[in-house]
Amino acid sequence: MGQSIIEKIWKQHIVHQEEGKPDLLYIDLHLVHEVTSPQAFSGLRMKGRTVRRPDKTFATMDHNIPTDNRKVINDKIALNQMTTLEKNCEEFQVPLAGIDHPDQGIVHVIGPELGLTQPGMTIVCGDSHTSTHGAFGSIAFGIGTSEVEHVLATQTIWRQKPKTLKIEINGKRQQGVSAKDVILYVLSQYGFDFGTGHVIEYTGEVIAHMSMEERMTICNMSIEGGARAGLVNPDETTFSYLRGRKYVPTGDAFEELVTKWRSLVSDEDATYDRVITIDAANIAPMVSWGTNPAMTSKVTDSIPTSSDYETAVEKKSLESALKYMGLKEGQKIEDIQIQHVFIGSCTNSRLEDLREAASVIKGNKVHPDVRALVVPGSQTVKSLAEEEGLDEIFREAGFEWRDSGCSMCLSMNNDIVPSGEHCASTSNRNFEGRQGSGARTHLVSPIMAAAAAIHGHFVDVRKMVERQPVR
Ligand SMILES: CC(C)[C@H](C(=O)O)[C@@H](O)C(=O)O
Ligand code: SF4
Repeated sequence: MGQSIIEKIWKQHIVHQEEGKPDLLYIDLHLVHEVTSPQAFSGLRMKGRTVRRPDKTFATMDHNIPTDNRKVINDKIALNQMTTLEKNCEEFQVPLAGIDHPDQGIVHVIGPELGLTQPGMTIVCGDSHTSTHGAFGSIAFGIGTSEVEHVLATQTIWRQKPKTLKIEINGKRQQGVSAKDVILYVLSQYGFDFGTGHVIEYTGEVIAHMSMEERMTICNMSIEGGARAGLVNPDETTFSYLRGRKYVPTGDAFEELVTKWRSLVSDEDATYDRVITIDAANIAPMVSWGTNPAMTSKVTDSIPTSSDYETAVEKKSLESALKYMGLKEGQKIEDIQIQHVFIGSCTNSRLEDLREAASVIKGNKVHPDVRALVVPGSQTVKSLAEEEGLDEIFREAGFEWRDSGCSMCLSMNNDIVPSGEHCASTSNRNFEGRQGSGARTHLVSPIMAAAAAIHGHFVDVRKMVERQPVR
């Protein structure tokens, strides 16, 4: 019987297996950031242990890092986490792309960019959006701080074998429908917990035609559907993205790797615990209006009403989400006014995202009631964007152009949305208080965020890209 890529990678990494217990898995790449690593390193120190494979470990700082002025860090906790990471990496000889390093960036942006992320790997990080790396055909998942210590010490982790879920997205996307809309659509249809216990394999014509950047956006948000991870089979798009990257072998060694990577692809007759099929023609630009990413509708729709839901629990959660968001049942999505725009985060801050947003922004001005920020996902993205003049397009329109970091994705730094104000954000979470206490987040694609920045409210970007092709 055929096997899926998920089963193949899992099997190849089992170090120890016992009936009725989780498997002990070997980890190929351990990514580390400043927020979830301090206790893990302290634990090692207390037990007199070392990092078993510093060569398979890579650290950066992203969550706390200031994006306006690298030199000014007022928050004591932030500063402490950053200096602690520097000390820990030095003591345990872990490579670090620190605050002034040209490779610094959001951990899930730099892993792929540097070619650390490769097909067939098991990848962990003390961060839930580690699922992003699955875009390369790897099993990549977030772990807790005590597990970070375990991986540092042993290069292994205990994990129950996941169930498998195939999501097949067929047909063709309309112009103006981004990868972000595809994943928001999936969440809006199947809820915030449909993936529980599963690793998702994304397939179908739409995924096959996507760039690596787009696949990363999709895999990034697998976790918002409760899945353990999400991945895409590696193909020519994957191999050409990786060729020549900093940590990818060159010459014959690369060709040998490609041969190995090809053998990982899911067999035609592989079976799955569950299969979902989606027709891309049904997907429109999406906007979240609630307090979890599944509370999302098409930009042309209205916010649901209580009568759209069956259970008392659902009705109650609609009510409390709308109370927090300051919105009304049945209100048109296009009538939601916004005061902030954030283009950034590990979901949508790569070069392609910035290019697309810039193509909508070009020649326009940010609405006078809106404060708009572009935060590149890495310093490399920043400098590549500057080489193309994207920074000029954003600046001329009235956007702030920042250094890389998690920034306004979560309120762990200076970039905060004030209470009661609405933000069109290209990030992945819209939980209460996520972008600041009382802040109201709307998850959208980069081109939808760009369009909202110009108009001061949500608009159907399809009307704009018809005139101005995105790519
Ligand atoms: C701070 C970190 C642990 C957290 C995560 O695990 O995802 C953050 O990155 C987030 O996006 O909420
Ligand atoms: S950008 Fe946001 S989602 Fe991604 S790692 Fe940072 S805080 Fe988490």
